[in-house]
Amino acid sequence: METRHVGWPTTCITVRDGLVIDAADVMCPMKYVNHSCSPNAFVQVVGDGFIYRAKTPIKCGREITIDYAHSAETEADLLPCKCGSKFCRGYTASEEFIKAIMRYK
Ligand SMILES: C[S@@+](CC[C@H](N)C(=O)[O-])C[C@H]1O[C@@H](n2cnc3c(N)ncnc32)[C@H](O)[C@@H]1O
Repeated sequence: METRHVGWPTTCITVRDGLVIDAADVMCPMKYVNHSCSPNAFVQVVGDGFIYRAKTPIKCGREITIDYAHSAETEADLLPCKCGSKFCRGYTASEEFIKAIMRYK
Protein backbone atom coordinates (compact mmCIF):
# COMPACT_ATOMS: atom_id res chain seq x y z
CA MET A 1 0.00 0.00 0.00
CA GLU A 2 1.29 3.43 -0.82
CA THR A 3 -0.06 6.89 -1.04
CA ARG A 4 0.30 8.31 -4.53
CA HIS A 5 -0.12 12.00 -4.50
CA VAL A 6 2.08 14.82 -5.66
CA GLY A 7 1.79 18.22 -4.03
CA TRP A 8 -0.83 19.37 -1.55
CA PRO A 9 -2.87 18.23 0.25
CA THR A 10 -1.58 14.97 1.69
CA THR A 11 -5.05 13.52 2.00
CA CYS A 12 -5.21 11.22 -1.06
CA ILE A 13 -4.89 7.46 -1.11
CA THR A 14 -4.73 5.46 -4.31
CA VAL A 15 -6.86 2.39 -3.77
CA ARG A 16 -6.08 1.06 -7.24
CA ASP A 17 -5.39 2.40 -10.72
CA GLY A 18 -8.17 4.86 -11.51
CA LEU A 19 -9.54 5.06 -7.96
CA VAL A 20 -8.18 7.70 -5.60
CA ILE A 21 -9.95 8.68 -2.39
CA ASP A 22 -9.39 12.26 -1.29
CA ALA A 23 -10.33 12.49 2.37
CA ALA A 24 -10.64 16.24 2.07
CA ASP A 25 -13.72 15.76 -0.13
CA VAL A 26 -15.61 13.23 1.95
CA MET A 27 -16.60 12.53 5.53
CA CYS A 28 -13.61 10.34 6.14
CA PRO A 29 -11.50 9.78 9.27
CA MET A 30 -8.40 9.90 7.12
CA LYS A 31 -8.94 13.64 7.03
CA TYR A 32 -7.82 13.78 10.67
CA VAL A 33 -4.96 11.26 10.68
CA ASN A 34 -1.51 12.79 10.95
CA HIS A 35 1.74 11.38 9.65
CA SER A 36 4.47 9.90 11.80
CA CYS A 37 7.76 8.38 10.68
CA SER A 38 7.16 5.88 13.53
CA PRO A 39 3.43 5.30 13.02
CA ASN A 40 1.23 3.09 15.16
CA ALA A 41 -1.15 2.22 12.30
CA PHE A 42 -1.20 1.65 8.56
CA VAL A 43 -3.68 1.72 5.71
CA GLN A 44 -4.93 -1.51 4.18
CA VAL A 45 -6.94 -1.51 0.97
CA VAL A 46 -10.16 -3.54 1.20
CA GLY A 47 -12.21 -3.72 -1.97
CA ASP A 48 -12.79 -0.19 -3.22
CA GLY A 49 -12.02 1.36 0.14
CA PHE A 50 -9.52 1.09 2.94
CA ILE A 51 -9.25 0.50 6.65
CA TYR A 52 -6.78 1.47 9.31
CA ARG A 53 -4.97 -1.35 11.06
CA ALA A 54 -3.00 -0.97 14.26
CA LYS A 55 0.65 -2.03 14.04
CA THR A 56 0.70 -2.54 17.80
CA PRO A 57 -1.95 -2.15 20.50
CA ILE A 58 -2.92 1.53 20.75
CA LYS A 59 -3.92 2.77 24.18
CA CYS A 60 -7.20 4.63 24.54
CA GLY A 61 -6.65 8.35 24.03
CA ARG A 62 -3.44 7.97 22.01
CA GLU A 63 -3.27 9.59 18.60
CA ILE A 64 -3.52 7.24 15.62
CA THR A 65 -0.80 7.97 13.08
CA ILE A 66 0.20 6.51 9.73
CA ASP A 67 3.25 6.89 7.51
CA TYR A 68 2.07 8.99 4.55
CA ALA A 69 5.13 7.87 2.54
CA HIS A 70 3.70 9.80 -0.37
CA SER A 71 5.27 10.35 -3.74
CA ALA A 72 7.01 13.62 -4.62
CA GLU A 73 8.49 14.92 -7.84
CA THR A 74 10.13 18.15 -6.75
CA GLU A 75 11.33 19.72 -3.52
CA ALA A 76 8.14 21.79 -3.49
CA ASP A 77 6.17 18.55 -3.02
CA LEU A 78 8.03 17.76 0.20
CA LEU A 79 6.17 18.52 3.42
CA PRO A 80 8.59 19.09 6.32
CA CYS A 81 7.73 16.57 9.02
CA LYS A 82 7.02 17.55 12.61
CA CYS A 83 6.34 14.06 13.99
CA GLY A 84 9.13 14.31 16.56
CA SER A 85 10.14 10.67 16.21
CA LYS A 86 13.81 9.87 16.69
CA PHE A 87 13.51 8.07 13.35
CA CYS A 88 12.04 11.12 11.60
CA ARG A 89 13.02 11.32 7.91
CA GLY A 90 12.57 15.09 7.92
CA TYR A 91 9.72 14.95 5.39
CA THR A 92 6.43 13.07 5.13
CA ALA A 93 7.28 11.67 1.67
CA SER A 94 8.72 8.19 1.27
CA GLU A 95 12.44 7.77 1.76
CA GLU A 96 12.80 6.74 -1.88
CA PHE A 97 11.41 10.07 -3.13
CA ILE A 98 13.27 12.17 -0.56
CA LYS A 99 16.58 10.58 -1.59
CA ALA A 100 15.85 11.03 -5.31
CA ILE A 101 14.99 14.71 -4.90
CA MET A 102 17.96 15.48 -2.64
CA ARG A 103 20.31 13.74 -5.09
CA TYR A 104 19.43 16.25 -7.81
CA LYS A 105 19.16 19.27 -5.56
C1 LIG B 1 -4.87 14.40 6.51
S1 LIG B 1 -4.48 15.97 7.20
C2 LIG B 1 -4.22 15.54 8.88
C3 LIG B 1 -5.05 16.36 9.84
C4 LIG B 1 -4.58 17.78 10.01
N1 LIG B 1 -3.38 17.81 10.88
C5 LIG B 1 -5.67 18.66 10.60
O1 LIG B 1 -5.52 19.18 11.70
O2 LIG B 1 -6.71 18.81 9.95
C6 LIG B 1 -2.84 16.18 6.51
C7 LIG B 1 -2.18 17.47 6.88
O3 LIG B 1 -1.81 17.50 8.27
C8 LIG B 1 -0.53 18.09 8.43
N2 LIG B 1 0.39 17.07 8.96
C9 LIG B 1 0.06 15.80 9.27
N3 LIG B 1 1.11 15.14 9.78
C10 LIG B 1 2.15 16.00 9.78
C11 LIG B 1 3.52 15.90 10.18
N4 LIG B 1 4.06 14.80 10.70
N5 LIG B 1 4.31 17.00 10.04
C12 LIG B 1 3.81 18.15 9.53
N6 LIG B 1 2.52 18.31 9.13
C13 LIG B 1 1.70 17.25 9.27
C14 LIG B 1 -0.11 18.61 7.07
O4 LIG B 1 -0.54 19.95 6.96
C15 LIG B 1 -0.89 17.70 6.13
O5 LIG B 1 -1.10 18.31 4.87
